[in-house]
Amino acid sequence: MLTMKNVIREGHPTLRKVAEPVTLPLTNDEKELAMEMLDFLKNSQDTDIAEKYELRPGVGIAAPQLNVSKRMIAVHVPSDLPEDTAPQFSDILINPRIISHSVKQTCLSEGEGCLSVDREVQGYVPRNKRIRIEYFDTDGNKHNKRLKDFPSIVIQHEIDHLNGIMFFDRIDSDNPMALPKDLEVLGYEEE
Ligand SMILES: CC(C)(C)[C@H](NC(=O)Nc1cc(F)cc(F)c1)C(=O)N(CC(=O)NO)CC1CCCC1
Ligand SMILES: [Zn+2]
Repeated sequence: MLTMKNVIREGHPTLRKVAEPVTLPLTNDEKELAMEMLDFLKNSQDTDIAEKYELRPGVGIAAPQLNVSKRMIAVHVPSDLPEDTAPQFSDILINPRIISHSVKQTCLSEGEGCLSVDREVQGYVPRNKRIRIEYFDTDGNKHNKRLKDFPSIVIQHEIDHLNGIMFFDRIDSDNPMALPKDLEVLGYEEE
């Protein structure tokens, strides 16, 4: 199973590479890795497993973070509602592409972190509030989905990793708490 020791950290050159598109159909190894990535996220959100293996509670991970420079990401975003066990979004995305997005921007009220960054970085990370994505699943089927708010932020964060972009690249270093106009701050406490 994947643990934090498989996750490469800030400073590793692979995090700054543009990852290669995956050729379909996936090889068995690529399918295996993709499923391990999703399992890592599920494990990391299971209190007992996360504690036992010291996993940070992950909602998304990109293959480059495992030193595999391929355009594959896994996303597992739990439901906002505690009584609801079904995740808001859970899938493995092969060659994901943002095909359109809203003018409106959003950002998390508490900023962002990253499984590959072992430090706090203050500042808002402006992202598109809504995106339409196209991607392939591990069986090679094409999907086209519209996402907004937190799931949209997670996927944009992961697709950035496929292009060698880290979340802090998007923070305005002159004024980290600057809120671009037309941006709506998204807090866990707010809807
Ligand atoms: C960096 C880390 C803090 C581990 C972050 N976790 C996270 O947001 N967990 C979380 C949030 C919830 F709302 C509910 C829940 F169950 C767990 C994360 O996985 N990522 C993904 C990452 O680093 N991918 O490379 C960072 C997030 C920042 C904004 C989007 C993803
Ligand atoms: Zn990250």
